[in-house]
Amino acid sequence: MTHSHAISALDLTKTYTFHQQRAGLGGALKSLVKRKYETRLAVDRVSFTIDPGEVVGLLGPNGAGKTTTLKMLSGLLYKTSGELEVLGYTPSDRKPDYLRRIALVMGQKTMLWWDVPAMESLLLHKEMYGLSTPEFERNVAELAELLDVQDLLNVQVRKTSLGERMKLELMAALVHGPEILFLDEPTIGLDVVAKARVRTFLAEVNRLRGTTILITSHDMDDIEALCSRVMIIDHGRLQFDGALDELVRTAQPRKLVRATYATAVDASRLTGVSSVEVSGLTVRLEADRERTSDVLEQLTRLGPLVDLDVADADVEDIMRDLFERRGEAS
Ligand SMILES: Nc1ncnc2c1ncn2[C@@H]1O[C@H](COP(=O)(O)OP(=O)(O)OP(=O)(O)O)[C@@H](O)[C@H]1O
Repeated sequence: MTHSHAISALDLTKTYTFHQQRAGLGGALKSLVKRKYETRLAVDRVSFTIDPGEVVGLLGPNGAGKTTTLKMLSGLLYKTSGELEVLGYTPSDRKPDYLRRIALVMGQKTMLWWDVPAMESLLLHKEMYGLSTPEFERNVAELAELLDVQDLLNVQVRKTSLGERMKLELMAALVHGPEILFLDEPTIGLDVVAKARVRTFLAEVNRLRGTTILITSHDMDDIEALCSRVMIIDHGRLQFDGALDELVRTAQPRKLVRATYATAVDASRLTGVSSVEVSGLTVRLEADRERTSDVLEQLTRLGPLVDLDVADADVEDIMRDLFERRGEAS
């Protein structure tokens, strides 16, 4: 493997082996005597490379293997098999030099101490990562300004709101200037405004510092705002790796069309369309991507048009379609 990639994974695989507890007290006692082990293939021969400075979205339904992948990349979990190299290191060695160059933020976990101000945690990170005072101060100033948290650094963390805490969390993750940022659901539970702030901040960090970002999110707005490339993982397998708009094109053959007329029209005359819905003077329908121009022509002939709108389906719907179709097929 070459070192020009920030991340390179070849047939990366993780199998969890766990001990199945039997139900009830009797079951618990039996489990002690005769342990029953089960295995679960969480990540299944996944291969990809990510270049420095890329922002990549890791998508998939619940239990697909996204968190497991991020944990292997950040060295929290050993891989079961395959090859994995991040910045030239084997992540699970957890060499201090490696840990200095990466960061992992998990939306539901905190690395801040609750009972003291965030600044205390930042100072701890300064010691842990051996940052010089000028470097630390420069980073703190830059991040605090980008995140607009200057006034929060000396407030006890437990007194901050969820959105404020996520900003402080990102600050703690980035204060040592990592080259790669692993983000697991960074906007989970945040309100719309806080989500947008986090997105803008991440885009800025990528732009200003060239930080490579690998992000999982259930919020498609996060992905659309940040990632030009997405990887889709389902049942541990990598199902798609490419441009977000390519995904939209390949996975979503339909266009959503909405036409509003000045007078009532008879939509039953339309051909080659599906999911036709008429409400008042507005007609909504879906058209095959290749047939869009024909459908638009029919719509203009149908009556006096006031408004016409053609859109791709939401990426979230596309995902749903994709996984439902796969589910039916298997
Ligand atoms: N410690 C563990 N022991 C056993 N099985 C596990 C463990 N952690 C995860 N799994 C299983 O491995 C599979 C992948 O889990 P993972 O958390 O990576 O999925 P995910 O894509 O991050 O899901 P979500 O979107 O729900 O967070 C799931 O079937 C999960 O139940």
